[in-house]
Amino acid sequence: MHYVHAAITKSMRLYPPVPVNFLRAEAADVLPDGTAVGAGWFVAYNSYAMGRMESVWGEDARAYRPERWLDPAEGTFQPDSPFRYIAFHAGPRICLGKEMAYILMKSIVACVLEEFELAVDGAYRPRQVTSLTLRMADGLPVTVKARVN
Ligand code: HEM
Repeated sequence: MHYVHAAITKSMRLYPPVPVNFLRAEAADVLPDGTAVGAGWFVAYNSYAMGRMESVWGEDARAYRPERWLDPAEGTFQPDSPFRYIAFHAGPRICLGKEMAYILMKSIVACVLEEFELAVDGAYRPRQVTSLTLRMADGLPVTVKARVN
Protein backbone atom coordinates (compact mmCIF):
# COMPACT_ATOMS: atom_id res chain seq x y z
CA MET A 1 0.00 0.00 0.00
CA HIS A 2 2.99 2.35 0.30
CA TYR A 3 3.36 2.46 -3.48
CA VAL A 4 -0.38 3.13 -3.94
CA HIS A 5 -0.14 5.93 -1.37
CA ALA A 6 2.81 7.41 -3.28
CA ALA A 7 1.03 7.02 -6.65
CA ILE A 8 -2.07 8.82 -5.36
CA THR A 9 0.11 11.55 -3.86
CA LYS A 10 1.92 12.03 -7.14
CA SER A 11 -1.33 12.09 -9.11
CA MET A 12 -2.75 14.79 -6.85
CA ARG A 13 0.42 16.84 -7.12
CA LEU A 14 -0.02 17.01 -10.90
CA TYR A 15 -3.82 17.10 -10.78
CA PRO A 16 -4.84 18.65 -7.43
CA PRO A 17 -8.61 18.25 -6.86
CA VAL A 18 -8.64 21.85 -5.55
CA PRO A 19 -6.46 23.51 -8.24
CA VAL A 20 -6.76 27.09 -7.00
CA ASN A 21 -7.65 28.26 -3.54
CA PHE A 22 -8.05 31.64 -1.93
CA LEU A 23 -8.55 32.97 1.55
CA ARG A 24 -9.41 36.37 2.96
CA ALA A 25 -7.18 38.09 5.49
CA GLU A 26 -9.17 39.10 8.57
CA ALA A 27 -6.41 41.49 9.62
CA ALA A 28 -3.37 43.09 7.99
CA ASP A 29 -0.47 40.64 7.94
CA VAL A 30 2.94 39.96 6.39
CA LEU A 31 3.65 36.72 4.52
CA PRO A 32 6.86 34.77 5.32
CA ASP A 33 8.54 36.21 2.19
CA GLY A 34 7.86 39.77 3.36
CA THR A 35 4.80 40.44 1.17
CA ALA A 36 2.38 42.76 2.95
CA VAL A 37 -1.30 41.79 2.98
CA GLY A 38 -3.98 44.31 3.92
CA ALA A 39 -7.08 43.57 6.03
CA GLY A 40 -9.87 42.22 3.84
CA TRP A 41 -7.54 41.31 0.95
CA PHE A 42 -7.94 37.99 -0.82
CA VAL A 43 -4.82 35.88 -1.15
CA ALA A 44 -4.85 33.12 -3.76
CA TYR A 45 -2.46 30.27 -4.41
CA ASN A 46 -2.37 27.99 -7.41
CA SER A 47 -1.85 24.35 -6.33
CA TYR A 48 -1.93 23.20 -9.96
CA ALA A 49 0.98 25.45 -10.95
CA MET A 50 2.91 24.80 -7.72
CA GLY A 51 2.73 21.02 -8.31
CA ARG A 52 4.50 21.47 -11.66
CA MET A 53 7.11 24.12 -10.84
CA GLU A 54 10.75 23.12 -11.28
CA SER A 55 11.73 25.69 -8.65
CA VAL A 56 9.68 23.68 -6.13
CA TRP A 57 10.13 20.05 -7.31
CA GLY A 58 13.28 20.03 -9.44
CA GLU A 59 13.89 19.38 -13.14
CA ASP A 60 11.65 16.31 -13.34
CA ALA A 61 8.74 18.17 -11.72
CA ARG A 62 6.28 16.99 -14.37
CA ALA A 63 7.45 13.37 -14.57
CA TYR A 64 5.14 10.76 -13.08
CA ARG A 65 7.49 9.12 -10.62
CA PRO A 66 5.77 8.00 -7.39
CA GLU A 67 9.08 6.49 -6.21
CA ARG A 68 10.28 9.93 -5.20
CA TRP A 69 8.00 9.59 -2.15
CA LEU A 70 9.35 6.18 -1.16
CA ASP A 71 12.30 5.49 1.08
CA PRO A 72 14.73 3.75 -1.31
CA ALA A 73 15.81 1.15 1.26
CA GLU A 74 12.50 0.39 3.00
CA GLY A 75 10.00 1.28 0.28
CA THR A 76 7.92 3.16 2.86
CA PHE A 77 6.05 6.38 2.09
CA GLN A 78 7.87 9.57 3.13
CA PRO A 79 5.53 12.57 3.38
CA ASP A 80 6.65 15.97 2.10
CA SER A 81 5.96 19.32 3.74
CA PRO A 82 2.30 20.30 3.27
CA PHE A 83 3.56 23.77 2.37
CA ARG A 84 5.22 22.26 -0.72
CA TYR A 85 2.68 19.51 -1.34
CA ILE A 86 -0.32 21.79 -1.09
CA ALA A 87 -3.16 19.55 -2.40
CA PHE A 88 -4.77 19.43 1.06
CA HIS A 89 -3.87 22.99 2.05
CA ALA A 90 -1.46 23.51 4.99
CA GLY A 91 -1.20 25.01 8.45
CA PRO A 92 -4.06 25.27 10.96
CA ARG A 93 -6.70 25.01 8.20
CA ILE A 94 -5.27 21.89 6.56
CA CYS A 95 -7.94 19.49 5.28
CA LEU A 96 -9.42 17.67 8.25
CA GLY A 97 -10.41 14.73 6.05
CA LYS A 98 -6.96 14.13 4.54
CA GLU A 99 -6.29 10.77 6.18
CA MET A 100 -9.86 9.60 5.54
CA ALA A 101 -9.54 10.67 1.90
CA TYR A 102 -6.37 8.55 1.54
CA ILE A 103 -8.08 5.54 3.13
CA LEU A 104 -11.04 5.90 0.75
CA MET A 105 -8.84 6.34 -2.34
CA LYS A 106 -6.60 3.39 -1.45
CA SER A 107 -9.61 1.17 -0.67
CA ILE A 108 -11.13 1.95 -4.06
CA VAL A 109 -7.85 1.29 -5.89
CA ALA A 110 -7.37 -2.03 -4.05
CA CYS A 111 -10.98 -3.22 -4.61
CA VAL A 112 -11.01 -2.28 -8.30
CA LEU A 113 -7.55 -3.67 -9.14
CA GLU A 114 -8.29 -6.93 -7.34
CA GLU A 115 -11.08 -7.65 -9.83
CA PHE A 116 -10.21 -5.71 -12.98
CA GLU A 117 -7.38 -4.71 -15.29
CA LEU A 118 -7.58 -1.11 -16.49
CA ALA A 119 -5.90 0.34 -19.57
CA VAL A 120 -5.84 4.03 -20.43
CA ASP A 121 -4.90 5.23 -23.91
CA GLY A 122 -1.62 7.04 -23.14
CA ALA A 123 -2.02 9.32 -26.16
CA TYR A 124 -5.43 10.64 -25.05
CA ARG A 125 -5.25 14.09 -23.44
CA PRO A 126 -8.34 14.90 -21.37
CA ARG A 127 -9.63 18.44 -21.61
CA GLN A 128 -9.34 19.92 -18.14
CA VAL A 129 -12.02 22.19 -16.75
CA THR A 130 -10.87 24.73 -14.20
CA SER A 131 -13.44 25.34 -11.52
CA LEU A 132 -13.38 25.12 -7.74
CA THR A 133 -12.49 21.48 -8.33
CA LEU A 134 -10.41 20.13 -11.23
CA ARG A 135 -12.49 18.06 -13.65
CA MET A 136 -12.22 16.43 -17.07
CA ALA A 137 -14.71 17.81 -19.60
CA ASP A 138 -15.39 14.52 -21.39
CA GLY A 139 -14.28 11.98 -18.81
CA LEU A 140 -11.43 9.53 -19.25
CA PRO A 141 -11.95 6.57 -21.60
CA VAL A 142 -10.68 3.41 -19.90
CA THR A 143 -10.73 -0.18 -21.14
CA VAL A 144 -11.82 -2.47 -18.30
CA LYS A 145 -11.27 -6.24 -18.33
CA ALA A 146 -12.15 -8.74 -15.64
CA ARG A 147 -8.97 -10.07 -14.06
CA VAL A 148 -8.38 -13.75 -14.78
CA ASN A 149 -6.74 -15.52 -11.86
C1 HEM B 1 -8.85 14.03 -2.20
C2 HEM B 1 -9.74 14.48 -1.33
C3 HEM B 1 -9.66 15.84 -0.66
C4 HEM B 1 -8.95 16.96 -1.00
C5 HEM B 1 -7.98 17.16 -2.17
C6 HEM B 1 -9.24 17.98 0.00
C7 HEM B 1 -8.70 19.26 -0.01
C8 HEM B 1 -8.99 20.25 0.91
C9 HEM B 1 -8.48 21.60 0.88
C10 HEM B 1 -7.56 22.18 -0.20
C11 HEM B 1 -8.98 22.25 1.95
C12 HEM B 1 -8.73 23.73 2.34
C13 HEM B 1 -9.90 24.56 1.89
C14 HEM B 1 -9.77 25.99 2.32
O1 HEM B 1 -9.45 26.28 3.48
O2 HEM B 1 -10.03 26.86 1.50
C15 HEM B 1 -9.80 21.31 2.69
C16 HEM B 1 -10.47 21.60 3.85
C17 HEM B 1 -11.28 20.71 4.52
N1 HEM B 1 -11.53 19.40 4.19
FE1 HEM B 1 -10.78 18.42 2.59
N2 HEM B 1 -10.12 17.46 0.91
C18 HEM B 1 -10.40 16.15 0.56
C19 HEM B 1 -11.23 15.28 1.23
C20 HEM B 1 -11.88 15.55 2.41
C21 HEM B 1 -12.70 14.60 3.14
C22 HEM B 1 -12.95 13.12 2.71
C23 HEM B 1 -13.16 15.25 4.23
C24 HEM B 1 -14.05 14.76 5.35
C25 HEM B 1 -14.23 13.50 5.66
C26 HEM B 1 -12.64 16.61 4.20
C27 HEM B 1 -12.88 17.58 5.14
C28 HEM B 1 -12.38 18.86 5.13
C29 HEM B 1 -12.69 19.87 6.12
C30 HEM B 1 -13.61 19.71 7.34
C31 HEM B 1 -12.00 21.05 5.75
C32 HEM B 1 -11.99 22.41 6.45
C33 HEM B 1 -10.83 22.51 7.42
C34 HEM B 1 -10.76 23.88 8.06
O3 HEM B 1 -11.07 24.87 7.40
O4 HEM B 1 -10.37 23.96 9.22
N3 HEM B 1 -11.86 16.74 3.09
N4 HEM B 1 -9.79 20.10 2.03
